[in-house]
Amino acid sequence: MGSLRLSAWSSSAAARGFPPDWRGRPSRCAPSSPASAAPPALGRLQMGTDRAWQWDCRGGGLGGGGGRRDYAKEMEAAVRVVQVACTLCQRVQDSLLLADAGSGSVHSKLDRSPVTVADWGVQATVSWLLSDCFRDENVSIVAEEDDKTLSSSDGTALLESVVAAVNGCLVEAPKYGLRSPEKNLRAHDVLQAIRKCSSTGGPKGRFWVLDPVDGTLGFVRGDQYAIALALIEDGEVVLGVLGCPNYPMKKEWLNYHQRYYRLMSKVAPPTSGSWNKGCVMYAHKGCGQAWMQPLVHDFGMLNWHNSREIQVSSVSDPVSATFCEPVEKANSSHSFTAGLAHSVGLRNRPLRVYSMVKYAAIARGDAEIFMKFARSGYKEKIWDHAAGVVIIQEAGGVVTDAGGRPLDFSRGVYLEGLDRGIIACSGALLHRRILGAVDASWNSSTL
Ligand SMILES: Nc1ncnc2c1ncn2[C@@H]1O[C@H](COP(=O)(O)OS(=O)(=O)O)[C@@H](OP(=O)(O)O)[C@H]1O
Ligand SMILES: [Mg+2]
Ligand SMILES: [Mg+2]
Ligand SMILES: [Mg+2]
Repeated sequence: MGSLRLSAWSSSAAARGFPPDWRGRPSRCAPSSPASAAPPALGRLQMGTDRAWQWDCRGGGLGGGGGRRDYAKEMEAAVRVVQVACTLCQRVQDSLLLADAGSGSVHSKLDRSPVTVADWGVQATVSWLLSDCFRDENVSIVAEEDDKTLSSSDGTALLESVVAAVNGCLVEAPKYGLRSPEKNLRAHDVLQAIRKCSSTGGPKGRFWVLDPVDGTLGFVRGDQYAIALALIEDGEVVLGVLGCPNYPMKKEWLNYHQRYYRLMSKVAPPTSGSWNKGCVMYAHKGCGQAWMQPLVHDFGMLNWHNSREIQVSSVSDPVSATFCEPVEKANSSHSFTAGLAHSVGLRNRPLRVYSMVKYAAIARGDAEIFMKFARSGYKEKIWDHAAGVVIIQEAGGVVTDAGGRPLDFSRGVYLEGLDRGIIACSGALLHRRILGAVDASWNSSTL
């Protein structure tokens, strides 16, 4: 295990009683070794520290008796890195909505899907920060974007916007207990950081999986999107972090944010730190707990009052259950899921949400079912699911393909062998019913 480089937590922040542990509240996971030591407070790990923390995760699984690690250091870094990345996205989304030239433009990839300064900017930022945190390890990252457009001769202006966004964001990293580069990254460094994320995954070893902006379409429309970071070890997702910058801690606050965005073109954006309109969720495999903290503009502003454990809904009656699905019909068949909903007795209107915020909605009980049935021939990518799957599972839910098998993250960048579609549910009963309904109607579907 290499050393984790986090800048030291300021003693004044500690004195003000900031987070007692990396969840921002007292933990049920007590450190198992060394016996007398306190859990590593977020930000208290010193530069170059190389202690392999072991946690006794009484919720079961990793960390306890079996001696497996619970990835506390990786989780610390990942949550902070995602918080930093969220700030970059918020800025770019604000400038997009204000039609600011420069960082505010949307580009099209070869498959015609959208890509923005935020997609490249987050990928470069996360790549740089993870490499800096785990400097002694050969950090391996699988991520969605490549550097081709930015490296091309007509990508110069775009690259400049990405470099500015990355430097503008990295300079704030110390507020999150992370280091910034000694001097601004140059275009070459940014391209290199993006290129570094070209691992191809597989069944052995450890690699990070990143979707820098999931739901880019939602992002450019001023709607929901997510920053999704997961760690995979020997083919299994061991931790996941989902940054959801427009998904507030409470569902009821959503309307407020929507009104805000409608007004965006007329009013100035809020000053940073003036309000929390998003959240970050995280979980590690086997702990039986998942957590949510508000998006912050300074990690020192977190305290245990506003971080909380999340759990899936306890609703198991289809009449009261809500399912969510992609907004775009092209990404998942709305007619097929409408038929399934009817046959299992779901009455509520589907919640159509961009991005892995759908996984977030299930994990914290805002909805009970997520279904995705892509057109035949489309291959799901691991970065679109890894973080969400582990968070739902640890929050008490079930995620499988439509054949009831776990998603297989061990076979490269695609979820190879996926049977028909993806079903995530808050509980086993609803899950069984949906699987049964899929079997009953699949042959008569056009999928
Ligand atoms: N044709 C097709 N079929 C199925 N899935 C596709 C397809 N094209 C793209 N994608 C992937 O869908 C990701 C966005 O998924 P969403 O669930 O957010 O869809 S939607 O935007 O709400 O319609 C989206 O992730 P991002 O590219 O990160 O936005 C894609 O990886
Ligand atoms: Mg995606
Ligand atoms: Mg993406
Ligand atoms: Mg994309």
